[in-house]
Amino acid sequence: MELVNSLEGRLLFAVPKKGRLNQATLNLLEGADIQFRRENRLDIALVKNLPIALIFLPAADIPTFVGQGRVDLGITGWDQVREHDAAVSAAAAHGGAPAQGSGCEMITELGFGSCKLQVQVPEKGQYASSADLIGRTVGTSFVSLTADFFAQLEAKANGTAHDSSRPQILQTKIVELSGSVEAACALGVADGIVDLVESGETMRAAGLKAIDTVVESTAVLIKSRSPSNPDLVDLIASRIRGVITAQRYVLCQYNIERSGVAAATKITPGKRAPTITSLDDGWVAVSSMVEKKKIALVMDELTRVGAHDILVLDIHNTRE
Ligand SMILES: Nc1ncnc2c1ncn2[C@@H]1O[C@H](COP(=O)(O)OP(=O)(O)OP(=O)(O)O)[C@@H](O)[C@H]1O
Ligand SMILES: O=P(O)(O)OC[C@H]1O[C@H](OP(=O)(O)OP(=O)(O)O)[C@H](O)[C@@H]1O
Repeated sequence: MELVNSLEGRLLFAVPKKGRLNQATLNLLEGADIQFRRENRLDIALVKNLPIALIFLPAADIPTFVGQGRVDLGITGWDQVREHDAAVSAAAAHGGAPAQGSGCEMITELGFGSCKLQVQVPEKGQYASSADLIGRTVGTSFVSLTADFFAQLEAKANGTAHDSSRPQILQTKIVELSGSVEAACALGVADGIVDLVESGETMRAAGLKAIDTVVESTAVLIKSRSPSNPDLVDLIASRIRGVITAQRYVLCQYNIERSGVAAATKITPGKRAPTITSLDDGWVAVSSMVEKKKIALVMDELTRVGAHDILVLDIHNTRE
């Protein structure tokens, strides 16, 4: 109770308590210098150096807390935000509160947790496209997005217009499963599934293949429509963007004759612009941010246009 009272005046920030997004999120918080100590089994942690409290929640519940404005900021998967949106629309279509979007606003993508929500069927089965599953049974944890996806397919197949603001009466049966969804086809619970795929290993191990994509997802930073402290939200967003940039880029430095600068800076245009410093004898030193995943090719090309003393340095942190 005492801890709950000490939330007063603090920005509430929801983070995934377990699962695929947990560790990368904790790394991001550390990079943004958000310092906290989480007591064993407690789902609330007060941040020591900022007026923030972290709330540890399942990734799937974070859009609900943020969407209702109970929590100001959150990190979760874009798939979860879209599922929440679809659930809010479906509830509104069934006469619930009017749908005004889920109430979550995306601030930025976070560069981890990339995966696709895909329609999957047995590899050697009779289904070749999602439309072949109309009227069949589909297992998923993403019931609202899946219902919406099949409502659109059915409308197309029937030559009618899809209207998500009206209650959907589906020919396809959607069965809600909370995990290990890939087992559903082999065990006869479903004809096809809608589940997340990253490497495809789980899907292939279960003898399934992907035939359609419902949503492409990545981890995102989201905020409620009216956060309690918008300035602090902006500060956290700016720190997190800085950490992501530092993770994505390296700093590339090299020397080149002035006559070669135009060609070289075409190869390393920088995030905004390269820094060029004059040296003796008509040479210049260039310093430029380059995407980590492109650096080997960039170094090959720089060598080809006459760059020397090429150095690549890690970036610890950045701020725009
Ligand atoms: N294989 C994956 N690769 C990358 N990101 C993933 C993968 N699986 C899930 N995610 C992302 O992580 C989010 C949370 O998924 P995860 O399976 O870790 O949930 P969880 O909170 O542990 O719940 P549960 O274990 O009950 O399914 C997903 O919504 C998705 O955005
Ligand atoms: O394409 P892959 O790289 O194999 O990843 C996909 C798997 O990862 C997720 O599950 P997770 O392992 O998080 O466990 P869960 O099934 O309990 O949610 C997802 O639900 C898939 O099962």
